[in-house]
Amino acid sequence: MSTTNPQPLWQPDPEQIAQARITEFQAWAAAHHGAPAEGGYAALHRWSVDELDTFWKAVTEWFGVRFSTPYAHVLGDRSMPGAQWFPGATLNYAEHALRAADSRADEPALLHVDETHDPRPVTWAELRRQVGSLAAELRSLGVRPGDRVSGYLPNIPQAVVALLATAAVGGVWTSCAPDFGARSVLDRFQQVEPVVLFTVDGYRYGGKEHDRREVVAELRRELPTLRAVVHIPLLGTEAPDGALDWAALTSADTEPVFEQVPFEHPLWVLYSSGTTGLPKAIVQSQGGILVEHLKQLGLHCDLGPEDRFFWYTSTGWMMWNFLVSGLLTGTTIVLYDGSPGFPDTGAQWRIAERTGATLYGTSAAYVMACRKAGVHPSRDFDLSKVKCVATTGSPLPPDGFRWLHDEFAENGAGLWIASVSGGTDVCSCFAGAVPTLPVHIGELQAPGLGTDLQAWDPSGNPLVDEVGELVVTNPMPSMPIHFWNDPDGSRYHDSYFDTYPGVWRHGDWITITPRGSVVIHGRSDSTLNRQGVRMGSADIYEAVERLPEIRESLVIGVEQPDGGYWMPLFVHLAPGATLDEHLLNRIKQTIREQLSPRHVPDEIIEVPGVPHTLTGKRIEVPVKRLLQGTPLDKAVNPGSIDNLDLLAFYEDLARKRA
Ligand SMILES: CC(=O)CC(=O)O
Repeated sequence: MSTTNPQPLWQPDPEQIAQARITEFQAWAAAHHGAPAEGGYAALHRWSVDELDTFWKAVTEWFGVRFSTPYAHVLGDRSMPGAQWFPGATLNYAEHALRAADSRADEPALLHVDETHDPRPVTWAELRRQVGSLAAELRSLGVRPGDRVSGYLPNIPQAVVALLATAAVGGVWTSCAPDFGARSVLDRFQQVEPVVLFTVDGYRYGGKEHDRREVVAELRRELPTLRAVVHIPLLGTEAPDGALDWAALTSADTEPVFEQVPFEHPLWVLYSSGTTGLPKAIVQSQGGILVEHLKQLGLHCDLGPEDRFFWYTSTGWMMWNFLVSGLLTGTTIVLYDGSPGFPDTGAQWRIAERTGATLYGTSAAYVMACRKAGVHPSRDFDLSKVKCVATTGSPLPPDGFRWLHDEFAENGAGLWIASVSGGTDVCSCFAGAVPTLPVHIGELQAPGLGTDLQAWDPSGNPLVDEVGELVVTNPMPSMPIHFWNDPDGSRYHDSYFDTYPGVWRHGDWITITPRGSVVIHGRSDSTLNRQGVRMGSADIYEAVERLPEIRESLVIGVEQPDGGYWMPLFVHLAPGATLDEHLLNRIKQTIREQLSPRHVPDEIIEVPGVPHTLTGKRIEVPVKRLLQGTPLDKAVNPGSIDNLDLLAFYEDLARKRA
C-alpha cells in the first residue's frame, strides 16, 4: 500500500510548538544529555531509541522521579523478554500520583461525573487523605506487598482511591467493570487469587439501575482467598453479612505511608481478551508504568497541572489505568461512570464541556457514531478548552478524521486529532500523539519516544510504505514483567516473541509511512475489538454453548470499509433444534447476562458446522479473512483444516455480502 495525504489536516503553529512540553524536554535533554537540539521530533525519537539508557535516565530526571534507593544502571539485561529496568532502585507509584497534594491541596484531582453530567470534585488533599486512611486499613487487614487486591467497580473515585491505596501498600491491583458477568470476573480473578475485593452493590447505566448483589455473592463464594470484602453502596444498599463498609475504611485522617518497592515490583494485573483460552494475566511494574506513563502523558499528551484529562473508559480496560496515571503529571482527571451515549449520542461532548477537558479521549467507534447520528460537537457545546481529541480502541477511519476536523473548523477552531495505538500488553501506546507534529488523515503522528517501532515482513526485514507486522525491537519499561501463573515464562514468550526471537511482535498490521507516521490496519490475529473494547471469543463460546440447542459456535469481528465493525455469531445447532425467535432471544439474553451487553453479536447465523485446525482449534482468522473478501486458497492452508467442505458456506456468505 502506498500512503497518500501529502497535505496535513492540521499542524501546530510555531507558538504551540514552542510551548509544548516535549520541546522544552528536547532543549533540556540536549543541554544535559547530548540529545539533538535540532531536527525536531524525528531527531529526538532517533536519539531516544539509539541512546535508550540515556533517554530513560533523562525522563526520570525531567519528571523528578523520586528513587528512595538509587539505581545501579538504567537497563541491566536488555534482552527481550526479561529486560531489567533500573536494578537496585526503589520507589512508589502512588507517592508520585499524589505529589500535587503538597502544592495544590484544594484544587480538584478528580472530577466525578455520573449520568446527570454534573462534575463533582475530589481535591488533591481529600484524595490523599482517603488513600492514607485506606492504605492503613489494608495493612491492618494483613495486606502485604505482593498481595492481590481486586475491584469490581465502575469508574468512580473509590476505584482510584482503592488502586492508589493498594499501590501505596505494595499490593497488586486488579479490576473488572461491573457489567462483566460472574464467569468473566472469575476467569480473571481466580487466576490471581485476591485477598481483598472492593465491590459496588450495582451501577447505573443508560438511566437504569443494575443490581449486582447476586454476582457479588457468587464472587465471594468462588474466591476462597478473600480475607475481606469492602462494600461500596452505589445503589444505597446495606453491606452484606461479613462485608466491610467503604466509609468506615476511608474516614481517618491518616498520612499515607508509601511502601518503597523495587522498580520492577508488580503494580497491577491487566487481562488480555482470552481469545484462545483463559485471559492472560499481564503483570506490569510500579516503576515501569511510572516512567512510561510520565513520558506518554507528560510529553506525548502534553499534560500538566493546568490540564483536565477525560477519557471515556471503564475499569475493565487499560485506558482506565492510563487515565488514573494522569495524576502523575498533576493533571485533574475526569471519571465518567455511565453510558457513553446517555441520554443522547452527544453525551461525551457534554461531559468534555462541563468538565473543561483539555484532552478528551474516546473510542474511534464513538466518533463514527456521532458522525452518523449528526452530532455537532463544536456547534452545540463549548469545547473551547479542548486542545486535543484522542481516539483508540481501533484505528480512526479517514472519515472520522475529516469529520472531527470539519466540525471544529466550522466554528473557527483548529483541532489536534491524536489517533493512538498500543494496548493492554504495555498499558500504553506504541504510536500516537506528538504535539509538535502535523496530523495527516488516517495516520498516527509518529512512534513514541523510546519505542523502536517497525513494520516487518515475515523474514524480519523492515518495511516502509508497505504493510507489515507491528514489532518493537527494544524493551519498553511497561512491557509485562511476567504473566501470572506462568512460572517458566513460556506463555509470555509465546505471546510476543515466537515469531521473531528477541523482538516484540504485537499482532497488528501496520504501515510506517515515508514521513514517519504510522497507519494501523487492524489485528493480525483474531481478537474481537468492538467499540474499542477487546473481547475474547472464548467467553462467548462458553456462555452460548451452555445452551443445549447449540452444538458449537464461532464468533468473529470484521472491520468494515466505512469504519464500522460487524460481529456475527455462527451457530451450529444440536439435532432437532431450530433457530427461531425464541432461541435467538435466549442466545442474546445469555450473552448479555453472563458477559455484558457489549458481547451481544450483530447477527446470529446458523451454519452447517464449524471448521477447526487439525488440533481442534476453531479457525477464526481464516473465516474472518474469507468474509473480508480474501479468496479461499489465500485465506486458509487447506492442509490445516479438519473439514474443508464447511468453508464453502462462509465463502458463499462472503460473496453474498460483497
Ligand atoms: C492504547 C490502546 O491501544 C488501547 C487499546 O486499543 O486497547
